[in-house]
Amino acid sequence: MNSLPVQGQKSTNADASGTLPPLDPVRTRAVHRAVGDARRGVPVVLAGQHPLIVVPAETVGAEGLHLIDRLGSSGAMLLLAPSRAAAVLQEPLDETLPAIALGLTRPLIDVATLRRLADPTLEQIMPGFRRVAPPPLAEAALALGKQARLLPAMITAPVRPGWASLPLGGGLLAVPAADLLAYNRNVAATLHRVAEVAVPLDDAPDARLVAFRALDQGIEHMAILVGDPSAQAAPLVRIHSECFTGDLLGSLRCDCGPQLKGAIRRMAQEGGGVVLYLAQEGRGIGLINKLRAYTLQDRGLDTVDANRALGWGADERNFHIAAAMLAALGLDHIRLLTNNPEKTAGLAACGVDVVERVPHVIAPNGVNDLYLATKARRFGHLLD
Ligand SMILES: Nc1nc2c(ncn2[C@@H]2O[C@H](COP(=O)(O)OP(=O)(O)OP(=O)(O)O)[C@@H](O)[C@H]2O)c(=O)[nH]1
Ligand SMILES: [Zn+2]
Repeated sequence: MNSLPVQGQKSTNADASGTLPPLDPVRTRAVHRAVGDARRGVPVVLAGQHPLIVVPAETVGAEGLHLIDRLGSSGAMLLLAPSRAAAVLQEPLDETLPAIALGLTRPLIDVATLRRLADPTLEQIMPGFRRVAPPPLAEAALALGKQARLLPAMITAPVRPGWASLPLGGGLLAVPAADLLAYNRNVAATLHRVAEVAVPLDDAPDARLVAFRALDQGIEHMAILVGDPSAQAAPLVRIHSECFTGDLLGSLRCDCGPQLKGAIRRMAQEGGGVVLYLAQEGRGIGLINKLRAYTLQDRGLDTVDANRALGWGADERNFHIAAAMLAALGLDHIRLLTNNPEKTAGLAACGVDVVERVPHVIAPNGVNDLYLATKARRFGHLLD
């Protein structure tokens, strides 16, 4: 496979020269399989100090609960992000903690109740819970839920020693917890070009698409090349996170559709530019979670608090992907079309030289006024 070096990344895995070592294919495969198992509700074992057996509350079924019960030693827990746990426990919690653990007693509570505990959009019933000390690998457990684009709410227990040789342990996967935490950075290093073709667009008849794939869930990221960006010292670049509702359906809840079309038009007028169309829907939380966040927004939360109520951060995008794509396209210096200063900072932290921020303001449409005002107030979007 033709992997790209990722320039300028700072990584805990990096050697002294700042380049990433090649990914260990066996360990990388274990992460991918763990994500797949999590989405199917199959428990996995997180390897490391004090290994855990873990399964997402959103996908677990009776069989998964049975495995936790039989292969876990005592002390099953529900792990939640502090922002979600605060609502369950109905007390303020320190949001900088990696996870909050709630003790589960045997017999383990039913699947429907676990889903309600994970998902604030469902009818809430809050049985009394006691907080217990989270295990050392709790953060990696929540990271697995996030990599699977599920709600970060995980049922877990310390796994019994010798679990792999027990009849029920056969076929369960062990994945190093550290690899789950390092994954966002590592996956960008596996990006490779898979296709390139002309796709004439309404507003840019000479546009070309370059498709990239990483070694993750098969998600594809697109570069839309307008004109000849390489002819410019610092071409206009738009980093656009996919928005099924806005880009495709024309949803009025956001400004994504007009921003996408507007960026392409503007690049065509300038004679060149690149839109990176990233498969990071909902600022990286996934489409289903974005729809849940909309439900919470309809109940009065703003876009930031809705993400947090689900247990996600306000912006969970992986800018290493964009940096790796720009490096592959040979774009070292760019002018970034955005109103979001955090995007500029996020790219710069990944080694991209953003020589100028170019505003990309879209007028409110009567439905998204509050959303746009919230982006200005809470993300510091510049509306100049
Ligand atoms: N979680 C969440 N995501 C949203 C919401 N509204 C839109 N999005 C997502 O936000 C992303 C759009 O953000 P962008 O336009 O790339 O960037 P931005 O951070 O708003 O900054 P700009 O570059 O100024 O547009 C898309 O992935 C949308 O799906 C929302 O209410 N909640
Ligand atoms: Zn949108």
